[in-house]
Amino acid sequence: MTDGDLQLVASKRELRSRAAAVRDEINPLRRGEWSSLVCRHALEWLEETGVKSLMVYVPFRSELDTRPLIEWCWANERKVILPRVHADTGELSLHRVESWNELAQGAYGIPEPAETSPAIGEEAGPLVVFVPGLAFDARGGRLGYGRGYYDRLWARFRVSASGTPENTVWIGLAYGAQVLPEVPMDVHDAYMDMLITEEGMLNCRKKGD
Ligand SMILES: Nc1nc2c(c(=O)[nH]1)N(C=O)[C@@H](CNc1ccc(C(=O)N[C@@H](CCC(=O)O)C(=O)O)cc1)CN2
Ligand SMILES: Nc1ncnc2c1ncn2[C@@H]1O[C@H](COP(=O)(O)OP(=O)(O)OP(=O)(O)O)[C@@H](O)[C@H]1O
Repeated sequence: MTDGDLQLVASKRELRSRAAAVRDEINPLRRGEWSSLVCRHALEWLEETGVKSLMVYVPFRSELDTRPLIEWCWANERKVILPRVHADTGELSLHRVESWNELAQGAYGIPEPAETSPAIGEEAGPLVVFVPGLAFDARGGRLGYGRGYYDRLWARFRVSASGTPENTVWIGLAYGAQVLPEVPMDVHDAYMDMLITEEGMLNCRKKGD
């Protein structure tokens, strides 16, 4: 690693712990209200754009709560795809899920599709990916927990031959307090196309940039 790489790792690590503390300190009632607002913005956007298939995360720790959005999707004929962590390879597999009963506690204690759930291929993958994070910036920069899972998924979607990935819209979901002036980014890091906070939607970049 170069000095620059080491500096980036150190600045990400420091920011990660500060950002986690900021998120943990948001009052849980507020977190619930803001999560509902974010889910409402997200589902209005899904209705406007007519998107029928989306990938989303199930929250853990103090993350923005996506459960209202997931339930709305199940009630409105949207296909919900959830990731399953493969800690040995650093990859996420994608699985269609139709009820909470299909989930089991996975790596890191996150509820995930059970081991028996069949994985879907990238070509059948979602056109929209809702992404968790510790911090984001207005360029679409993102800081996660430091294992690169979403960065690898983003890279996989970009190189896949099917054509779907180019059209995939990556949307960070966050509380407004998680949007910072600038998040440090390295060459692997996934950029979001949009962010949704309780304040509304933010367009980060035009496709083809
Ligand atoms: N709800 C949710 N699901 C998700 C993610 C996420 O951020 N949120 N991920 C997004 O990528 C993946 C899981 N990534 C994770 C990566 C690290 C840790 C973790 O506990 N890290 C330690 C740090 C030390 C270590 O690296 O072991 C920690 O935070 O204490 C948890 C989840 C896939 N599923
Ligand atoms: N496309 C990739 N291929 C291989 N390794 C990658 C790729 N993207 C990221 N990594 C590696 O993953 C590790 C973690 O990256 P980073 O600190 O950016 O994680 P993060 O985005 O915060 O985490 P997460 O996505 O798990 O929430 C780094 O060592 C990085 O080199």
